[in-house]
Amino acid sequence: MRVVLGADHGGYELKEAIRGHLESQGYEVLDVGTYSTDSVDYPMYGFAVGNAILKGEADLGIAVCGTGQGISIAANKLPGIRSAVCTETFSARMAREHNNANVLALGGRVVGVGLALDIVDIFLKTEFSGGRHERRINLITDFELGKKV
Ligand SMILES: O=C(CO)[C@H](O)[C@H](O)COP(=O)(O)O
Repeated sequence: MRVVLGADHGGYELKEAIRGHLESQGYEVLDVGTYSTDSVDYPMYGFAVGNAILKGEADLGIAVCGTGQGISIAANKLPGIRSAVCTETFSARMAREHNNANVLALGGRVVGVGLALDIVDIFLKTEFSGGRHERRINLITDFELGKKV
């Protein structure tokens, strides 16, 4: 599986920990920055994570800022991106099973590294369950495509 990672300065250290964790498990990782703790603007990294998925360069994405909120809001502006902020593992599992989320957003100032890596593992290993959830995701997709819902 190919995973795109992006973060602002508030998420940089957690992104680095996630990158090492994923590479040690054999994931193909695309790191779209940022590459230091210098202050940057989180929307650019949310867009970069989402665009990598939309361009087919990655299967799933992980976006990290201080809280996970801003970078997730930015990623969700891209039609086809479903980003979910998770602070515990149950939501990460449901974000994949029910919402077919393709971006996991994390807060580097919210969750510790150990919990964050558990959230990441569950998010990446859980499949979308389809069925009734497919119909609901299709309503979101139709809305994005400008169809009357
Ligand atoms: O969490 C974030 C957005 O949701 C950002 O990481 C946070 O707002 C950056 O703040 P600062 O410029 O004070 O480091």
